[in-house]
Amino acid sequence: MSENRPVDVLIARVDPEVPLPSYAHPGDAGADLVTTRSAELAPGERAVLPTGISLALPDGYAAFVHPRSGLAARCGVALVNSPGTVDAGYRGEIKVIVVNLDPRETVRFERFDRIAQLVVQQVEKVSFHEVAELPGSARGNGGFGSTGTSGSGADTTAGSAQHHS
Ligand SMILES: O=c1ccn([C@H]2C[C@H](O)[C@@H](COP(=O)(O)OP(=O)(O)OP(=O)(O)O)O2)c(=O)[nH]1
Ligand SMILES: [Mg+2]
Repeated sequence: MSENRPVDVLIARVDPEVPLPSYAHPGDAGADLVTTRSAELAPGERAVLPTGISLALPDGYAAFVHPRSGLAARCGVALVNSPGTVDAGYRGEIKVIVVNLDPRETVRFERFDRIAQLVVQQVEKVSFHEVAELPGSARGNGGFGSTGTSGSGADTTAGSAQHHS
């Protein structure tokens, strides 16, 4: 197995009491982020919640703010811009744009509740080279369900999943 040494990332607390992001288990990809402000979200309501931390990511890295699955499954809480992108050059406080997608229940967050998780990744920089025509590929222009939705591979029907209105 290849060595997987942690990358050193500088972090500053905007809120002096905030717990630093931490991985719940050694193999986890996401480190949990908390809100420093309590909040109540009615069904359909969204809020921009502060996490109390800011980062200086190394050049060539970005951090992505992902939802927490438990919160999504239990309470219907999603991130509006999922995943949020934190640029390496961003020095401001990391914020989390939460939305309550539950049709009936209000969701309440207390100070220091874990609301999202931060995944730090290396990202490629590319240079874009304009051409008149792109090289061909097996997929071509097919997108948005062009391979169907059933298990049997490519077809022209929408498969068994249908939208009911
Ligand atoms: O969930 C998020 C997403 C972004 N950010 C911060 C870090 C990021 O570097 C900055 C800008 O984010 P983004 O580029 O997604 O937003 P924009 O609307 O394009 O703003 P800008 O014009 O500042 O790039 O906002 C957060 O704190 N949380
Ligand atoms: Mg931007």
